[in-house]
Amino acid sequence: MKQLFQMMGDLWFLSRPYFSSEDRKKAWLLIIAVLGLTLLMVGLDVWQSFSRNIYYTALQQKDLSTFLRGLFWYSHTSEGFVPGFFLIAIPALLAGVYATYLQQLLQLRWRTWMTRSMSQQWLHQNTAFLIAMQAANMDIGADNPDQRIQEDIDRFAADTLTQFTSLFSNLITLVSYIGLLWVLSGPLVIFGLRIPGYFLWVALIYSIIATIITHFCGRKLINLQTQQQKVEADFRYALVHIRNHAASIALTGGGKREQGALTSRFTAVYDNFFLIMKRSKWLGLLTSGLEVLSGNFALLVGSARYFAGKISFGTLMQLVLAFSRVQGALGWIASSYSSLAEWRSNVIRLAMFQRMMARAREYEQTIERQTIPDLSDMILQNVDVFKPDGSILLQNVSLTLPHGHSIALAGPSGIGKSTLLRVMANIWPFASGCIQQPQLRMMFMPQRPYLPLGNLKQILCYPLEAENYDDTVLQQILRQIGLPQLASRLKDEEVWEQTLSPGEQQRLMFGRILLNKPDWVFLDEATSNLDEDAENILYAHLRQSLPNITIVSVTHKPSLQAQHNLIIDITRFKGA
Ligand SMILES: Nc1ncnc2c1ncn2[C@@H]1O[C@H](COP(=O)(O)OP(=O)(O)OP(=O)(O)O)[C@@H](O)[C@H]1O
Repeated sequence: MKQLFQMMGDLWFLSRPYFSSEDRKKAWLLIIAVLGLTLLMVGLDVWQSFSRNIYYTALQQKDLSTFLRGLFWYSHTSEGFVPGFFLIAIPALLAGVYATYLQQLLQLRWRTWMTRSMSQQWLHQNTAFLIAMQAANMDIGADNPDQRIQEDIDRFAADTLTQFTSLFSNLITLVSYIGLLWVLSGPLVIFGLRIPGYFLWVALIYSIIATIITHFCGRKLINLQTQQQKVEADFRYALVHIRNHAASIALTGGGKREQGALTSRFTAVYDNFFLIMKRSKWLGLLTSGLEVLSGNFALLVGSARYFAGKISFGTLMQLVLAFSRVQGALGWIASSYSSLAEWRSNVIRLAMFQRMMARAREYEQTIERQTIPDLSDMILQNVDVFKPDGSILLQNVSLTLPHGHSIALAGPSGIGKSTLLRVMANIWPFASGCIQQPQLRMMFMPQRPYLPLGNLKQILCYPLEAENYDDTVLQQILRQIGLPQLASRLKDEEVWEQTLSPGEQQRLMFGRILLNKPDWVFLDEATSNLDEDAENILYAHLRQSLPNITIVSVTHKPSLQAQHNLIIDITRFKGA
């Protein structure tokens, strides 16, 4: 019961935003249309059971004209007007096709909305970075956000609609056939005790027992399905990782080692799926067995009244159909247990992801940040910097970065230079103290150049929009940063990350600075792959093109430190 409430809560949590969004009117309209068509299909099915009764009885009585009327035309019976079987089949068919079409349309709209919403949240306020940072300290799963956005959302929308319409259709079927089954089944007398509508009681008891047994047999499937989605995503991520680092793997001769790692990840996929197979086998045996049993059971029990001459052959067939519909509706949970288990595990993963994003954003910034319009320097006062696990990295950092200077932040590897830069960029959540900064444009260049997917022009302009820039300006910049050979290739789209050398990628980063024209630039070992001459030329271009710029560089290299007029060694702030 607790699990059921949890599931309802998660469903509400995930579905409410869409059904109260700007697309809500169309969404509700589509839901109503799908449910309306489902209702129509069930109604037509009940009507068809009467035409079945007519032509089966006519078959038994060898009455050809009634038989043909029952199939192709219409009849009047004590129950009223009954159209022929095929006359009902045509609208039933159309209703079925359009119910599926409209359901898929809603699924597509829902997926589109959720994908946009979740990817926006993921990229908003550095949430993707914060999740990656805090993953180790969080008690809820944080694996493979890419899979959750690409695959889980689609499955969530599809499965939720399928299960919901299926639940609705079963409820309507139950309501529609319950009365029919009650009337057709007649009473049963055992030891003088008269049980009216006994077929209905049998269906009810049968379904309750079947549901309980199936739940106990299949409940472990939910965790196994959740695990399967995780190991599949881990395996796929390993493949993408190899694709992205193919050259390095080839150079280091790591193919065999990678194969081993792939095999071990695939073994997790295999082992977990094997467990699912084993569980599903028993579950399948149970559900199929129950199905076979229920079909013949109804015929067997009902045939007693038929042979006693109390009901016609047509009524017997209608009784069997009504029993199977009522039993099918009551036993819906049991018969679709494995797809329900898959749906449940999908809902768990997606709800976790949504909560994780909310929690990452709620992370309380303990650093006080003041942007002061009249201030020209950047001032750090008593700043403490921590690692994600809470251990102290830098303690009591108090320093002033004066405007208009070139400042080199120095210190041994691993001391926390890059992390301090992240604190200044306001993306590192584990810090306290106070930072006062001027109201000027600041730009940060990470240690590893980031090249987005797209053409060279987009890469050079990133994160600005490429279409706002004239090719001739960009070509001029490419020449300034020592990449004249790329001037004619601005529109070329290839995997530039793998085509350009690390040094060329770092040159491109300088191109971005020249284009962005910030007042302050923070460079984290941005020339680590360049020779001294290239380094000097790039820094000289920067000062020449942007004479008022303040440069803050993180570097170990004495040659580069010489390019700066102020060197700040942060070793003295090393945490205890
Ligand atoms: N995302 C992270 N999660 C956990 N630890 C981290 C993370 N980022 C940095 N650290 C740790 O913080 C410490 C400082 O790292 P940082 O990159 O700031 O050092 P650095 O002085 O810039 O080193 P280098 O000169 O080698 O680039 C290291 O021990 C590193 O392992």
